[in-house]
Amino acid sequence: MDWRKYLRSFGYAIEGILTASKEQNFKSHVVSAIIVMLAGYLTGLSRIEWYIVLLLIALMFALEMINTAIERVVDLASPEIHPLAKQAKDIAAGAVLVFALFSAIIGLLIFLPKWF
Ligand SMILES: Nc1ncnc2c1ncn2[C@@H]1O[C@H](COP(=O)(O)OP(=O)(O)OP(=O)(O)O)[C@@H](O)[C@H]1O
Repeated sequence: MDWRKYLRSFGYAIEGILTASKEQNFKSHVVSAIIVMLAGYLTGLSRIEWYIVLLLIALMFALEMINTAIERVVDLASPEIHPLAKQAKDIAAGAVLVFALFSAIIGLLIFLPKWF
């Protein structure tokens, strides 16, 4: 096993996270994640509820980063206006929206019964 190669790949992945973290959407997700975790702490979630909340937060960040990567590739491949470039970016953004909506629903199903 080539540990130096793995370490280098790990460094590139960290670089990718740092690059994505400069995006406005990423920053909004950081703020949302902090608010949700604070609410979870104050509400007193069960162990399994924490697993679900943390999984949703991690998936949201991962999906947002994949969306950013797709935007970059589209900009590289098609800097000019093209209907397929539009579709690719809109579909990627739609994927994030679908996940965000379902995460919000799951979040409400976890939190609302504890509040009311
Ligand atoms: N090359 C293109 N051809 C056609 N439509 C495009 C193209 N680039 C962007 N668009 C349209 O403009 C929208 C916004 O694109 P943009 O690249 O600004 O994405 P964004 O979501 O604002 O991301 P960010 O501002 O984080 O880069 C896209 O969803 C798409 O509908």
